[in-house]
Amino acid sequence: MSAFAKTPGWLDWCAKPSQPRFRLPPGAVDAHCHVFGPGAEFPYAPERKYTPCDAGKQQLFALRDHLGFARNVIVQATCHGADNAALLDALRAAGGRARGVATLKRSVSDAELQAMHAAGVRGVRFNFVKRLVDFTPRDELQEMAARIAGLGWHVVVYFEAADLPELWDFFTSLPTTVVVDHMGRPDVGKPVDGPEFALFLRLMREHENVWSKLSCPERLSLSGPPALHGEQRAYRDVVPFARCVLQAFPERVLWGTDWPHPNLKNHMPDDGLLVDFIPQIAPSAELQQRLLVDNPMRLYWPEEC
Ligand SMILES: O=C(O)c1cc(C(=O)O)oc(=O)c1
Repeated sequence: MSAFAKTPGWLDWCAKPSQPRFRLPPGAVDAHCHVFGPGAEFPYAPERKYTPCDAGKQQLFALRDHLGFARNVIVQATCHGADNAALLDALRAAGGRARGVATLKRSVSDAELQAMHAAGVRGVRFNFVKRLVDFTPRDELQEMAARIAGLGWHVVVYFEAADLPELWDFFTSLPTTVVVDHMGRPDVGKPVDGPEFALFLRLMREHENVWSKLSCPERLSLSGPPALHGEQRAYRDVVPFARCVLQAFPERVLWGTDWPHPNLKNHMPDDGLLVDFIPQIAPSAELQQRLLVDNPMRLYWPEEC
């Protein structure tokens, strides 16, 4: 029993994911996943917009091993607000096999930042998705970006495609590497060569410090089919968007499961089949190596590269 009542309609993560058919390259990194609680140990934040099921570090590490990943990048989930305790606990338990992206308040002290760095945090997440977070003034974010730049960290941004024009000046003023979550959430019902996605491609083309995660087909897809029941060609409508980014910027892309998949409404993917989605977007061994190993290692474990 969880210590918290889940948001009505909440879909729990897939308890028995299939064994992927796609063999991940040795050293592959799941560069976008979360931990939720468990709530009894790491309470969810009072300001949260949803209450999830528990999804703790041991369950994440078991999934990592089952799917064949070597490492994780754990991204602070909004249900924990700026309390990074569950994230830091997971990083410390991972034995060097996980790095983290935290959420910060401007009141964070230099000593706290140093402790986070020692635990494995290498980035801060700025979230602009209105259903997930309250507004934070841009000057506060600028101030935090300047502080973490000194630690060699980067900024991860989560926003929806329609908001990119308004966020453009802010993003392009950031002094660090900027990693975009889930390809900037394109509307895949619109053409891949249409003006909305072109703006996102332009952001990456004109700003070599901008990277993208090619993650979350299960969230972006409108017509599926979902990664369920052995489906080997899931989320076909997302494939052209991810391929386009990978082909244009193969040295600046990452991939992650997004486990435990917060806020999905119509299905919960089989994570084994989500791994089988990867060769649809990265068809060659060379692209798979960059997407899953070389790029995340360069960003999160540069001392090993
Ligand atoms: O689209 C979402 O609901 C979502 C939420 C969170 C979070 O709550 O942190 O993270 C994600 O990567 C995606």
